[in-house]
Amino acid sequence: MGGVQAVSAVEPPGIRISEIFGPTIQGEGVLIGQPTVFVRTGGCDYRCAWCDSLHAVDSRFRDDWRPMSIEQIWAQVRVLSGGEPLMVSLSGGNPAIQPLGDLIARGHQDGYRFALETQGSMARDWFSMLDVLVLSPKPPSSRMSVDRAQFEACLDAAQGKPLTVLKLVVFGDADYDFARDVAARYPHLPTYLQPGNHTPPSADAVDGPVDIDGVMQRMEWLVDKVTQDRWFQARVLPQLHVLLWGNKRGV
Ligand SMILES: C[S@@+](CC[C@H](N)C(=O)[O-])C[C@H]1O[C@@H](n2cnc3c(N)ncnc32)[C@H](O)[C@@H]1O
Ligand SMILES: Nc1nc2[nH]cc(C(=O)O)c2c(=O)[nH]1
Ligand code: SF4
Ligand SMILES: [Mg+2]
Repeated sequence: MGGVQAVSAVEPPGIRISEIFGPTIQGEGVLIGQPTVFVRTGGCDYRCAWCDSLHAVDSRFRDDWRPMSIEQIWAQVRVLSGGEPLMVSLSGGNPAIQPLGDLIARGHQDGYRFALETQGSMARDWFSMLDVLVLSPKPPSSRMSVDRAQFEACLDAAQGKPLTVLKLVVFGDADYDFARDVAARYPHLPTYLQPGNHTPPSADAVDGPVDIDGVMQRMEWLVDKVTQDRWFQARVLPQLHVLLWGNKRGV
């Protein structure tokens, strides 16, 4: 047998992008309401039962993902933001899969700020370059399990440099208990709770309708829970973009 490596197995260079859109408002968590450009990478190491961004997760959408160079991504962000240094939200999929350090450095040169949304399953040394790190460990309803060591490694990688927060999705009692548990373990991290939205089960219906009544009922129930428990450190917020536009892509 020869020792030649199959070159075709090598992925094309660049960052795997599902979509770049904005400016819109950040719809979730600590930066809610802020003008933001989103850079959404393709691919995820998780498969949450209720993921609302399947078009950046499910391999059926792989053909829509494009490898892009840092300069290509950056040119698009600059056009969308009109050159005004807005907040850039790096999301996905799991954006920690992609090598994003040089992109962050490039954006910082122009005065932009960067937030990253990740489930905390992969630590990267460039987390310390971020301005905001949103860690969103997955509750029981997702049917994923948290790798505690990797989650800790994410915090270590950040070195306390970015503003680091927890964002926890809650569908019911078990998720609420999970959220309380995680928040108690990291009392120094501001905690944001958001009611889950039921996503169409089929990947063909990624832009399908969301059960807004269900979201609002869950929101009210969640507010009752935190006030009854006198959990005054938690912040309860809906996904504002979902209330406005449902599960529409690119907003
Ligand atoms: C689509 S994910 C992408 C980033 C990363 N994979 C993560 O999960 O943190 C962005 C945020 O949306 C949340 N999310 C996903 N599906 C949701 C749903 N059906 N209802 C409420 N939040 C959801 C995630 O928990 C995460 O906080
Ligand atoms: N407006 C808006 N806010 C968001 N916050 C988190 C999002 C995400 O999908 O990661 C998201 C999104 O897709 N749109
Ligand atoms: S980790 Fe995030 S992107 Fe991945 S499946 Fe779960 S919610 Fe979706
Ligand atoms: Mg989303």
